Amino acid sequence: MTTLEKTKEAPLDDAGATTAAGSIGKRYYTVVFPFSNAEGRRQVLLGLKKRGMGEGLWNGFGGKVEPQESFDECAHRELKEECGLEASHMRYVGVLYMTRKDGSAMTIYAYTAHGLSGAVEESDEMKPQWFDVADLPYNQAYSEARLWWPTMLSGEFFIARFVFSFSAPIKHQIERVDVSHLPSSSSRNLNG
Ligand SMILES: Nc1ncnc2c1[nH]c(=O)n2[C@H]1C[C@H](O)[C@@H](COP(=O)(O)OP(=O)(O)OP(=O)(O)O)O1
Repeated sequence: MTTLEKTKEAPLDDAGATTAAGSIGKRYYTVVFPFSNAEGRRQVLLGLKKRGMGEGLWNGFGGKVEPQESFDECAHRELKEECGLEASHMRYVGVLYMTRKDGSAMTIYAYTAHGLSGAVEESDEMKPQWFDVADLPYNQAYSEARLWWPTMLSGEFFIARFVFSFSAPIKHQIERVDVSHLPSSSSRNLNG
């Protein structure tokens, strides 16, 4: 069973995107959100980007997938590089297809990280800080974050599609996908 959420009536594919999952990405990224339940508080670690794309914004930890690297390997590497943590369980929770009217596109694979070890450390790219999940800094994050982070936090697998005009999402669609029938760890809700 799938649930569709749409903000606009027009289909996404009229701006150059396609409705076929997996076919529009040209640049591949991961983004990882580490979770903690210490002292009964459900918290997520975000990083304040210190340089480059997204400077001054809070986000999960991630970056470009390197040649010869799997998406999972990229997620683990970026987590360690950007905040010093390692995760015994990295859960793939969704995929974001982002297109711009100029034809450029990026695909982001989203993960939540659990079973954390190591010490949280500031890196040259990110300043990490724990936030309660009910109090996330949407006002200082990518403008599309408020559209998909709640679905990521819910633990349901999702496929998100965005069409941007400059940095603003002008259309979006978030499809929640029930993967509970799959015989893998991806069917377990480990958020929190
Ligand atoms: N809207 C948007 N544009 C660009 N990047 C993102 C978004 N929303 C996002 O969530 N993200 C994510 C995707 C990645 O996790 C980062 C961007 O990665 P970046 O820091 O550019 O990649 P690196 O490989 O770490 O870059 P270098 O600094 O090493 O060149 O934001």
